Amino acid sequence: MVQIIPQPVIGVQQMSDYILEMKSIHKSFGSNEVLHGVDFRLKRSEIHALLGENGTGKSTLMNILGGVFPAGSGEILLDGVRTTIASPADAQQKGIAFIHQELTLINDLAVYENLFLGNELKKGGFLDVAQMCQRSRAVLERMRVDLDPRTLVSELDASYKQIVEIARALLRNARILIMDEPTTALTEVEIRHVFAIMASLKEQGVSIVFISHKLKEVVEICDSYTVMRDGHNVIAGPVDDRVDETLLAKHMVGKELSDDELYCPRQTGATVLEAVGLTREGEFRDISFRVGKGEIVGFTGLLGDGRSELFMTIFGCNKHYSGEIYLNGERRTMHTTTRACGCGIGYVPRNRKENGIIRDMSVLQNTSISIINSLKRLLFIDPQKEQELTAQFVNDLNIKVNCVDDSITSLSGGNQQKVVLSKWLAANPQLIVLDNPTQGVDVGAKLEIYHIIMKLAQQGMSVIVLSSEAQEVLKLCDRIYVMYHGEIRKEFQRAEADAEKIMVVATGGVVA
Ligand SMILES: Nc1ncnc2c1ncn2[C@@H]1O[C@H](COP(=O)(O)OP(=O)(O)OP(=O)(O)O)[C@@H](O)[C@H]1O
Repeated sequence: MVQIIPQPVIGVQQMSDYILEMKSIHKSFGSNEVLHGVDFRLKRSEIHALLGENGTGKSTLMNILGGVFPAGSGEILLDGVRTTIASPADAQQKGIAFIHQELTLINDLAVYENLFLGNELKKGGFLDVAQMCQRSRAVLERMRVDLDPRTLVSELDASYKQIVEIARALLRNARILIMDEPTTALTEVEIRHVFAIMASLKEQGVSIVFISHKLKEVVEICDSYTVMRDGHNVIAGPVDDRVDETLLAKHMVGKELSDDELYCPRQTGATVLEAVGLTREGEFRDISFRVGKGEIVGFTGLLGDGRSELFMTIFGCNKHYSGEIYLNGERRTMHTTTRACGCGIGYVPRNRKENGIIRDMSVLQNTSISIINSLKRLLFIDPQKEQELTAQFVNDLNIKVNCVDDSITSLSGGNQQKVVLSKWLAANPQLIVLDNPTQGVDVGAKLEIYHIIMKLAQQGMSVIVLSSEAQEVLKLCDRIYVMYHGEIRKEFQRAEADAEKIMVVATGGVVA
């Protein structure tokens, strides 16, 4: 049941509280109505969470605000004055900056060059580097960040890259910052860094829209929230003592979520994958582990601990490594991904946009591509089989798609992730590696994916989950390996692991 909290009648005096009001926004893509009269209000100097399940219309609403495309109908008011936003440049001029998940910085340029890209300062026909550096320094100081503007972006860690994006927005006088899942690629320490900067900007009068599926972070950093479901408003209000993760999740999905029944103890079988002394210079060292049939094994640690590189090597992406890989007791060299697939290994990669989806293809083609040969009748693909296969995954994984022939890029981020998962599950591998499997996935869909993983393991598939989220591996895994700087530092049995111990080991500490 969708609950609309009545908004107070806004008088002329109160109007100025809101830097932004979006009223009754409608938007359709073709015949698909995505926003059904959504309201969104943002106060000055607040961090406001915009929440909702995958495909609910959050990015669409913010894209309208950012001038990426126009609304079908509705009103936008800035400082109480009705306005139109014709383009991203127009939004920028009106003080609105959209920081997308995929950062847009150029690695080979210095920080100041990125900050002034397209708006370079010139003196006497030449670039005024000194002036650009000085203004860059001023904006970084405003954010209380100690960073030399001449540093190359390629030398920065992920949090500094976020910070440079924010600095660029501030240089262009942004008063409203839209941040779309800004912490997805950040480590715990980096997240603290970005949050401190958000808090400082808030003090200086900047308003921030924070789109996130990490509800713990929402409760920690946000002053207020708006929840949408299926293109409608559900509830909006302050993040006060009564608001916690469970309540927000309930508003998002419309029912209580519980993972109490998730983990099923199982009898696991013979070793399917064994690694002995795997080493790849500069990435990981002396890695030995094993995974049994029907077992779910987690690899966790901080981002950059080498786990993705380790499993990309096992999946045949890197020719040069030392050590041994055994599959079902037989030694294998994994020099190509075709070989790995042929050995019954599936790999859902970390970076969906770059490695997971094929952008020019439809949802249908993205789902069926891993088993295209088995769908062939003579020389042609059997369209009925392909449709049935895709329909099954759309149903099982609850993928929100208007039509399976639509381009995969028309799906929301979380739903794209489910298609990537479908693609690999269609191949029915004996072992699947899931690298960050719930990136950008909403709370309800996350639980659905966890149940799918558990069911696959019950059916005998071996599953390796790579995740920075300790809670994720704790919920799912029979055993957990914690990595630090390219080494396995500790193996935990399920019963002995907890988030605190994992964090100690992941940051280089020792536990008994
Ligand atoms: N350019 C587009 N063309 C067609 N359909 C689109 C387009 N952009 C978004 N949609 C559709 O609009 C709906 C809302 O998508 P949107 O990206 O706004 O969701 P979201 O709430 O941001 O989801 P997520 O949390 O997964 O990022 C989805 O069904 C999506 O398929």
